Amino acid sequence: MNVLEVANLNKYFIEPVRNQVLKDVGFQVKAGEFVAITGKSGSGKSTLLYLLSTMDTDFEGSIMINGEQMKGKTNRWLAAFRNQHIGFVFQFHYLLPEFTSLENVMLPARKLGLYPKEQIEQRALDLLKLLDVDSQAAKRAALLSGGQQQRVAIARALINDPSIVMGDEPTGNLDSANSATVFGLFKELAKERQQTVLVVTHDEDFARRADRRIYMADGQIVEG
Ligand SMILES: Nc1ncnc2c1ncn2[C@@H]1O[C@H](COP(=O)(O)OP(=O)(O)OP(=O)(O)O)[C@@H](O)[C@H]1O
Repeated sequence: MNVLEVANLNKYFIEPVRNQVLKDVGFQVKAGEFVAITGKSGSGKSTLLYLLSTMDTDFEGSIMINGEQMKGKTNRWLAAFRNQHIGFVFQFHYLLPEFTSLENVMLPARKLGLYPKEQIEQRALDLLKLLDVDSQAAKRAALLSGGQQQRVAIARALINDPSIVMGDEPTGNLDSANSATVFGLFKELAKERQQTVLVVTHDEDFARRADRRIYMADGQIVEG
């Protein structure tokens, strides 16, 4: 089953001059695939990922996620869809600094409102443990190290059991040991939970070990 189907995707920026940044991009990704998106700086990787994550809605073409068309949906609809189906890990985590690690992880699930608080809390603690950061659960996010914050952010991205996990340089500010942990976790999500993982990365080692690599150049997919 295809979790993601992209067809004839074009993206333009109009400032400072009209610039076509994505050119007729098309590809499909199956459930449980672990895909690395690579390419030179400026080739359009982040632009593509922001469109796929539904955070940028200004595009031409078609983006289907879990059989739903993203084009033409309201922001409210997209926010609810995103919260349930997509986990997103940024290079810089964007945790809420005044909330504890545990509260940060629980937040998307509280918003979704499908499970009682106790159950959400247990799942959040399990995820923090999986990422080896459970000892920091009660600490305010602002007080954690960069690597710890990133691991909490990954736990937060996974709390609603999304069918797709997207990352923009998710290991960009981690040391090699933490990067290896994150890579191993993504691999496990894909293999054991059939979650699709889509990661933009400059890390050659990371890209080589993914199931599949999509290589971008000048706004087009040239390989993968
Ligand atoms: N908000 C914007 N307005 C105008 N142009 C933009 C905007 N964001 C990105 N661009 C341009 O779009 C092109 C693709 O940028 P993008 O960030 O997607 O590249 P990238 O492959 O992710 O690069 P990097 O590896 O350096 O992060 C670049 O030429 C960039 O200057």
